[in-house]
Amino acid sequence: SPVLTTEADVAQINTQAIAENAPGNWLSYGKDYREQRYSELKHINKDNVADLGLAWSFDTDFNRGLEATPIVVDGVLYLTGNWNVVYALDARSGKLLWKYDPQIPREWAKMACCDVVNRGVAVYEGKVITGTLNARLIALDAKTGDKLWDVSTADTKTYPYTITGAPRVAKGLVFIGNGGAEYGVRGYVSAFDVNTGELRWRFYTVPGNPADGFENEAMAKAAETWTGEWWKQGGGGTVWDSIVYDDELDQLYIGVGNGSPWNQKIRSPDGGDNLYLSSIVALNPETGEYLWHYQETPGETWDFTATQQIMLAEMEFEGEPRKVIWHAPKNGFFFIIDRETGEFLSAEPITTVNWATHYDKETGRPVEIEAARYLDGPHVVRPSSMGAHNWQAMSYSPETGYVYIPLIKALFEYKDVEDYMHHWGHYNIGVYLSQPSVGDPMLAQHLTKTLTTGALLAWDPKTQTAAWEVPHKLTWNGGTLATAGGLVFQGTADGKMQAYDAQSGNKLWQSDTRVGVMAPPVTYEVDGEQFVTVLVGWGGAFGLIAGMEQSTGVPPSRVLTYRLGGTGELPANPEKIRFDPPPRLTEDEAVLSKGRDLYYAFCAACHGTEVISNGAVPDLRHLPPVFHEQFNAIVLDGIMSKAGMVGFRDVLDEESAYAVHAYILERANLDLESRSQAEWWKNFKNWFYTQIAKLMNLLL
Ligand SMILES: O=C(O)c1cc(C(=O)O)c2c(n1)C(=O)C(=O)c1cc(C(=O)O)[nH]c1-2
Ligand SMILES: [Ca+2]
Repeated sequence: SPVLTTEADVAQINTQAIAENAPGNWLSYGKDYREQRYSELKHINKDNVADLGLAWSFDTDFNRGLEATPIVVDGVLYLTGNWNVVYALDARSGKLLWKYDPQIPREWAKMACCDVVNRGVAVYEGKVITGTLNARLIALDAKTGDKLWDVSTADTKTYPYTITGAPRVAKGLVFIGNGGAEYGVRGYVSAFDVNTGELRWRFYTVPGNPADGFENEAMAKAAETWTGEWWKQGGGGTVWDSIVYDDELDQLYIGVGNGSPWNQKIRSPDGGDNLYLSSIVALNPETGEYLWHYQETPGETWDFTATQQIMLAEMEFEGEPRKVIWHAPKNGFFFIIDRETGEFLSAEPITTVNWATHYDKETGRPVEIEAARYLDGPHVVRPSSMGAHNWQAMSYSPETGYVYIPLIKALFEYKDVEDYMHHWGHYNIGVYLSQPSVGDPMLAQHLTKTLTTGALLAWDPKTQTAAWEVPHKLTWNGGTLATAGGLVFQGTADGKMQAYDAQSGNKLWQSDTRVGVMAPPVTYEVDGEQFVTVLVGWGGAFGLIAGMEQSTGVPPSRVLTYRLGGTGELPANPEKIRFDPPPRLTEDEAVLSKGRDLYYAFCAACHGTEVISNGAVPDLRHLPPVFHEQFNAIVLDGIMSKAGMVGFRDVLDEESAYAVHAYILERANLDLESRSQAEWWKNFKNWFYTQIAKLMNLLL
């Protein structure tokens, strides 16, 4: 097995090393415990960044979305790809040092709300620690990739828990939460001994059944803010992304997720704040004991998670120096919270927000727009469940004073589900999510497309205003990295790796990545040379559901590393293969409409809205004929479950499967017909609908 020169150094990564944050390495998810993602390296800077080029690329084994932040220790990159495969690569060459594959059963893909993704590993005292989709926590030997311990973090037979987040480590403890609040689970965060994998403590984020007794005082308090029999469906509150250790104050902060089901009326029928959903909670890192909380979205009902990156900072606020948290959760506001006490200091909107007008300065509560709760009819909500900001990390430059946010501009119509039924192991959100229902489906599609965009936003927390904003044509772009070279790096959904002037937002460099980018870049130094690395491969929540057609086949998802003077090139993407569909099954509107509803309930989260997949998951409009011949065997009996496509007989019968198939073939034939239309006519229609959509933007 390959010999690393850094054996001793990997062994020395501990709480102090991470807190000290030496500039040449990238030792923790957000670089250091403060998670500012700022590097002091400046060999690559404004003056020479135009000279940046590809040093090497590494093909991972799959072509789904990549989200990981690599951990870099003296010339070695540790990262995760799809299906929780862990890779150790030589940072100079991209050479594979070792690989560990936990062999995740592909059937478990259905339990992952948002792609078979993972946000990375933690490295501590010679170990690489990783969480898996089937909710295991595994420690590997950093030198060899050999497994040291492997523990279950959740009872996945009873509840479909998953892990997509990167573990964090401090004081000899590994902290990890879980995902699953779209399915019906009760969220919690756990601490395990880094040497043995032994469970040390667990903190639930929402109360369980009062009849079983509450685990602690915090749960008893929380229960007073829930109504009905909330525990029956878990309640939600998963801690699926941000967990931050504050080495200055010796506190652990967790970002708590949405309610389960989303629709509060179903979950907690007489309302209530539903603590600790959509909150930042501070815990004692050694015991898991509750210290304080601040709830960002009381009575959450839109999938407005507070799981987004928690960034620690200091600032002067109204003349006083404060230790603060900067936070841009899904709900569209930028929060400043005192991290000693949890006191609310400020919240201002970073984009178009139509569910609340502002936050009350005295109470720290949002002033809501009543219709936004969709109790009296459907409502188009901005921002949507995709967030104004999601897990794609933001960064901060102490030189400019700006926080660089990958901003999402998106909207969904939320509609109450009257006849809600819980289905184990499926989406249980209690909401019909769709494009705005504006009568004409073509217009709805254009409206969504026109209003769903993105931006790189430079936000100034001192003034709580935007310093500048660079628009991106598409949404769901990559996380950001700020450096002392006066640069901000970001990859985009349309496959460009870019560098901007951190002060002005001028674009200074870009390079083609051949596939969309979601992951945040990192930078580090080896043998005196600075490198920038980013994982490329599009997917995740929006990538799967978005319904965006790619013009080529999808290449392997990759690790790309850039250096000054690099001249590497990526091969052209594979050709796209489209099979023409068989004829329509029926033109019966009732069948097609039923098929559409079922498709949205059980298929769209992976195969894309309107049956348009972004490519990595099969586009159902272009399947080879044999898939249509075997439709029921695949969709009901699950003959392809070893590839991740499980059978849905638990929720679909033959008649339902027929309706879904009919709807898919309707869309496939529409696509075939539209492809044979004249270009000028397609362009005209496009232009016409886009103009109307722009006008409608003003109304929403
Ligand atoms: O409520 C949850 O448990 C949960 C889990 C996850 C996840 O684990 O990836 C996501 C979300 N929610 C979510 O709301 C969301 O927007 C999201 C995006 C992504 C992604 O990886 O692209 N994951 C998740
Ligand atoms: Ca969620």
